[in-house]
This record gives sequence, C-alpha cells and structure tokens, in this order.
Amino acid sequence: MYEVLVADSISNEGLAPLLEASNVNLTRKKVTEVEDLLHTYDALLVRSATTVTEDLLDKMKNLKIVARAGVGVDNIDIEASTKRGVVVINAPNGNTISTAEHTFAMMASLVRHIPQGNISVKSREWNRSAFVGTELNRKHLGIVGFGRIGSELAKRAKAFNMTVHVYDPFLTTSRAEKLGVDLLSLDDLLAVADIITVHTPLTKDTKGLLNRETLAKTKKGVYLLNCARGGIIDEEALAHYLEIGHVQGAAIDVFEVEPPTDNPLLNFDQVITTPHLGASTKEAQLNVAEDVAYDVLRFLEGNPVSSSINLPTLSKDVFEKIQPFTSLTKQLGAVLSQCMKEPVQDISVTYAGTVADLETTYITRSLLSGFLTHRIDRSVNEVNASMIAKERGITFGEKISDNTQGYANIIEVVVKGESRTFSITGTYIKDYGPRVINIDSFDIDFYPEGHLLYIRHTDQPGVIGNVGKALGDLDINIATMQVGRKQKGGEAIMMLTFDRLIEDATIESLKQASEIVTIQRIEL
Ligand SMILES: NC(=O)C1=CN([C@@H]2O[C@H](COP(=O)(O)OP(=O)(O)OC[C@H]3O[C@@H](n4cnc5c(N)ncnc54)[C@H](O)[C@@H]3O)[C@@H](O)[C@H]2O)C=CC1
Ligand SMILES: O=C(O)C(=O)COP(=O)(O)O
Repeated sequence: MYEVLVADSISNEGLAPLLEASNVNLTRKKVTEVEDLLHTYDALLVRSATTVTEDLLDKMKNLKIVARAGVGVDNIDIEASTKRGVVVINAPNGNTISTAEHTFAMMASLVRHIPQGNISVKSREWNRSAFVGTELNRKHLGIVGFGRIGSELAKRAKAFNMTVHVYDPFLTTSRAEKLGVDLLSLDDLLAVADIITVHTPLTKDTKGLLNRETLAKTKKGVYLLNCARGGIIDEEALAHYLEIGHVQGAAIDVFEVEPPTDNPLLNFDQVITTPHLGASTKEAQLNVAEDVAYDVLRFLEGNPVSSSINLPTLSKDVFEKIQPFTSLTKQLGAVLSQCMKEPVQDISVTYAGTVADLETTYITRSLLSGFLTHRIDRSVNEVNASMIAKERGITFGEKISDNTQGYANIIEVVVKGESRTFSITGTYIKDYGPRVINIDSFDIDFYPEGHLLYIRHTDQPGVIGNVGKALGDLDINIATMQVGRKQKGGEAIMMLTFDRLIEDATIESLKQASEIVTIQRIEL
C-alpha cells in the first residue's frame, strides 16, 4: 500500500485517480498535523502553501516523489530532493489559461481603477472624476518571460489592439516572429512599455530582476504587474517608485512573503491586489490535480512520469524500450563497483547498435546508480546518481559507436581508477535477457544476477576441477560456471554463480591455491 500525503488544498475531483486506486492510502492533512507520521509517506502533494525544505525531506525518510499541483516549484528544495533521490514533478500546463486570464483581468482592472471604484461606491460615494482610466487600445505591453502564460497573455493583449514587446533570453527571434511579438532586450522593453508584466519563474537570476536600477529605465507613468512570483519585482523598489509617482499603479497577485502583513505595497491606493489567485479557478484546479494524481500513481507503480523537474521526462513507450537497458546497466555498474575496489575517477560508457538510438542519458544514470549504490550508504537512483557522482569527483561521459561486435546492441563501460582501469561489456538479447559478454578484456558469457564469484587464475589443467572440488567439499553447489581466457596458458577467469552468498572464510580457503590470482565476490 502506498501512503500519499496531500498537504495543501487540492481538488478532490482531480485526485480521483489516487482516491480510487486500491493500492493507495491517501491522507489529507497539513504537514504540521502529521509530524509523527512523516516517515511513512511515499508521496507528498503540495501547492504553494507548503514549503518543502531540506528539514522536511529529512523527516520524510520514505518519500519517493513530491508533486506540485501547479507550475512554480520555488517552494520545493529541488537540490535537497535530488540529493535524496526524491523525484519532483509539477503540472505545468493545467493553470496556464487561468493565470493568463487573471493577469489580463488585473491589467484591465488596474488601468480602469475597478477595485478602487468598487470600494468607493460601496462607501456610498459617487466620485466619477477620481477614477478616470486609460485605454489598453494602442498601448505598449512589455512581457518579461515569454513562456506558456506570457504567450497566452500576448494573444489576449493583441485582441485588445495592444503592441506586445517581450524579453526572454531563451526565446528565438523566429519563434517571436511566429507569435507576432517584438523581441527586445530588457532595457529596450523597459524603455518602450506603458505596462510591464512579469511571467518568469522565481530563480536566482529573476529574483529582483526589476529593481531600483532597472525600474529607473521605465517610462514615467508606467503600470506594473506581478502575477508570477513575489520578488521578481523587488517590493521595496516598487514601493519607492510608487511613492515618487514614477510608477502610476501596480497589480500584484503574489508577494515575497505570503500572506503579506507589513508589506509596503499594501499601503498604496494605486496598488491593487489579489491573494495569489492566478491559478484559482475550478478548471485549473481540476487540471493540475488530475495531472499530478495520474503522474504520482504512474510513478508509484514503476512507470515514467510525464513532467519531472529533476529527471529526464520519458513517454511510456520510450520508458518500456529503455527498461531492459537500465536494468542491464544497473547490474553492470554493480559488477564494476565490486570488482574495482579502489577509488574511481572516471566512468565512460559506449553505446552501440539499437540502444544508441534510445534515451542514453537515462541509461547512464542507471549505470551510475548501480555503481554508486555499492559505495555509499545513502539511497542512490536515477534522480540523484549524477549529482552524487559529481559530488565525489567522478567524471562520466557517453559515446556512441557503430561497432556492435555482431550483437544487436552492446554497452561497454570503462572505469578508470587511481592505479588501473576495468571494463565490462553487456548486451540485452531479446527473449534471453541481459548478458555480460566481456569483463576486463576477457570474453565470457554470463547472466548478471544473484551471488557470484569472479576468479582470476592461471590457465592450466586442474584449476577448474580443484575449485569445483573445494566448493563441493564445503557442500556448496555451483549453479553455473563460465570460463574465459585471452591466450593458452596465460591468465584466465571463472565466473561462478551460486544459490546463496559465499562466506569470507570460503573465499579465503579458495585463495590458498597457488594458481588462483584473485577472487572477488559479487552480489547482484
Ligand atoms: N499567480 C499564480 O497563481 C501563478 C503563477 N505562476 C508563475 O508563473 C511562472 C511562469 O509560468 P509559465 O509561463 O507556465 O512558465 P514557463 O516556463 O512556460 O515560462 C517561463 C518563461 O520565463 C523565461 N525566463 C526564464 N528566466 C528568465 C529571465 N531571467 N528573464 C526573462 N525570462 C526568463 C523562460 O524562458 C520561459 O519562457 C511560474 O514559474 C510560476 O512561478 C504560474 C501559475 C500560476
Ligand atoms: O502554479 C503556480 O505556480 C502557482 O503559483 C499557483 O499556486 P497555487 O497552486 O494556487 O498555490
């Protein structure tokens, strides 16, 4: 049974896939209400109210996935989640329209003083001259951050005959042209726009993007909107420019601290606000809840997620295709890690044949996770493997080759240590499964699973028999035995598999024979 904690207000109807799943036990409680049970949950679902800190992740020892029913993941410590191998997903598409519509509504309200007019009338005033507004028609709108929401907003602004200028360092000129907007530098946008609205994520680059210095470049009388994240427009700087009358008004849906209490922006009549309502529509909430509910269920049942922040996103079809190879590389990594006892500096993987056309970065992550699992005492998986490898100073890289050595596919891994290198080559044969076909330059053929002994010895008569007899005398049954050598009378190898773990004492006694060079136990 999977334990799922829904910590924020998420649509019940949208959660139906999880509520109806017979293998899921869903709890709807705030994190603070289940302090004692935090270690039991497999999945955590949040919106923007819950902050997923490193401390919370430490308490949630069993956590495998954090799902954000919405877009912004700035309330989730992604690095800490990744370090712990916790997948973070979001629902990037479900609330785009609602947020674009809300921004548009805020913009229209702002320039026509609708909230102020409303308050005035309800105060039994009839002060029409105090609320003379401005048309949107023929005004210049500057959109900072031209992704899903920014581009939906642009369509609506164009329908109101506005000229749309955008600033987005990741937007190509051809896409801007196709969408009928004017792509500018930030400075040029600030200089030309009558109304500026931000639609970037909150990152270290966008925090305070509009600050005292950049806001000074705007037109006198400019209107500003923030329906993205508190802090993209620096609140103190905005308050300053409102105070001196440079900024004519602002519409704010999001705040640096939510709910805002002593926020200076709340003191201005020309600032209109909403309590982070961009995504608060029935439609958006149903969409995002459904998106994450399906994704969490898929993930818990071992399937790929459709929108991950810290894992490459794979379709079900691609995931199924790569699965045999991810299992193979996990095993290859585990064999390598146990055979190569010294610190490792570099891991290099070469893919050839059918596997080379697949999502090899994911397959390499599985290799690293198989390798690192045997070296460190924390859980390693495809989410955190590359980060842990980097932390430990292990470089890694991939190559594609067309030398398949006669197989449909092969994966060769070379590990470089301080004093030597070690290599392993595997293949996946349809209907037969994974095979290791070369180990440390010895051709061999074994199935990488179970309890193994990797023995290096001199190629001379009687060695195989002696090993068999020694094990037989100890009542140890050899399940399979593969041998390989490079040349007659030179060094040779044996790969033995057993039905149970072989004790240290047995290995020590086998090592006594002079023809045995090394023995390595491998547990897969
Ligand atoms: N008020 C609310 O309830 C909601 C707020 N949001 C906020 O809106 C943000 C944007 O959402 P989407 O449009 O769906 O995201 P998106 O990822 O589709 O678009 C973000 C755009 O910002 C651009 N960008 C990134 N760094 C930038 C920089 N330094 N300068 C300029 N542009 C930059 C990106 O290239 C991208 O095109 C979210 O990250 C979230 O924080 C989203 C939904 C609801
Ligand atoms: O999706 C987003 O990024 C939002 O800001 C929406 O936030 P919410 O889910 O309404 O708390």
